[in-house]
Amino acid sequence: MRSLKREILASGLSALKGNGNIEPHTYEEVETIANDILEKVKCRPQFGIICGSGLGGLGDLVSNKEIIPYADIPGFPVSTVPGHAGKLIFGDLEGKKVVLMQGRAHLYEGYAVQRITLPVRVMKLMGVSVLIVTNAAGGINPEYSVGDIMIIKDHFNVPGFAAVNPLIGPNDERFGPRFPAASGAYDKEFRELAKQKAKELGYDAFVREGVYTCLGGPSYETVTECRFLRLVGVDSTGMSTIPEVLVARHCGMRVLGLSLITNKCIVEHDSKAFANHEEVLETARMRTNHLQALAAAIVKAIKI
Ligand SMILES: O=P(O)(O)O[C@@H]1C[C@H](O)[C@@H](CO)O1
Ligand SMILES: Nc1nc2[nH]cnc2c(=O)[nH]1
Repeated sequence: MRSLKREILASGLSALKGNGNIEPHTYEEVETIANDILEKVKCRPQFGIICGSGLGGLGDLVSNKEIIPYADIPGFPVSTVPGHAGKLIFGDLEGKKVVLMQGRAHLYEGYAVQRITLPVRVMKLMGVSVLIVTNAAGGINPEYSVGDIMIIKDHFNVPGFAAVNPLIGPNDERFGPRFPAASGAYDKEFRELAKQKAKELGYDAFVREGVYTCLGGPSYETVTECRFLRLVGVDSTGMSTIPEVLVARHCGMRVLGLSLITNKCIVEHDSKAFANHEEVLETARMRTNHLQALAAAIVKAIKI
């Protein structure tokens, strides 16, 4: 095991192997990383939470914190983007044991899709059975406003059209089946619960339910791409989440996804407005308290 750990550390990019083929981390590699982390913390998490751009403030609600920077975890992808602190926070949230990712890595940072989803498998082998994913996204649905929170009911996997899928490669049945279903990925019971909690908190006016897509980024969408996405029934667009959800579902986790609509997508040619990351982070700052309160209420109410 020791030499395996050295290997993961030394390669840094063990998801990219040899002749350009991309291979997932082996079960043993993931197990080594998970066990190594569990040796460092007392918490035994049941809930995993991934915080999107500017949404890491959720970590402030966690008590009895134990923190490990991603950079100290062999093989973990390190976020390079503003708004992604790059810390794994263990602790208590509303009476539940959680592990919270303050920031994530994205495809556009140059990581293999298997590598950006490694943390989800590590969570699984640490005992996590429920994953809550959040992201910042552009509003495609014309009825959406900046600051809306969208409960994800389905996704449209654009990178998957070009064979960018974290489940590509040899399949280890200990994680899950070769051909997992992707319909029903966003747990119906959790979605209902999220709607109920939004109502109780008085958030009805800005909580929606819709379909998320991700593109590879880092460029934001063109006008034609936005119009196309609307035609196929997409409500919000981002650059993350879907690979994580596919891996989570593959290994049997239940998933809830929340998108914060940080900007309106540009659908008019020659518009003077342009998507930009500053606006994304500004909206995240404006809505962070609401998103935190909603996520905390949901965690409190979920029974495992
Ligand atoms: O990590 P998420 O998906 O929340 O971040 C989105 C996508 C890009 O990383 C960034 C663009 O502004 O926000
Ligand atoms: N792809 C994409 N990602 C985003 N993240 C935040 N806003 C956007 C957006 O408009 N498009």
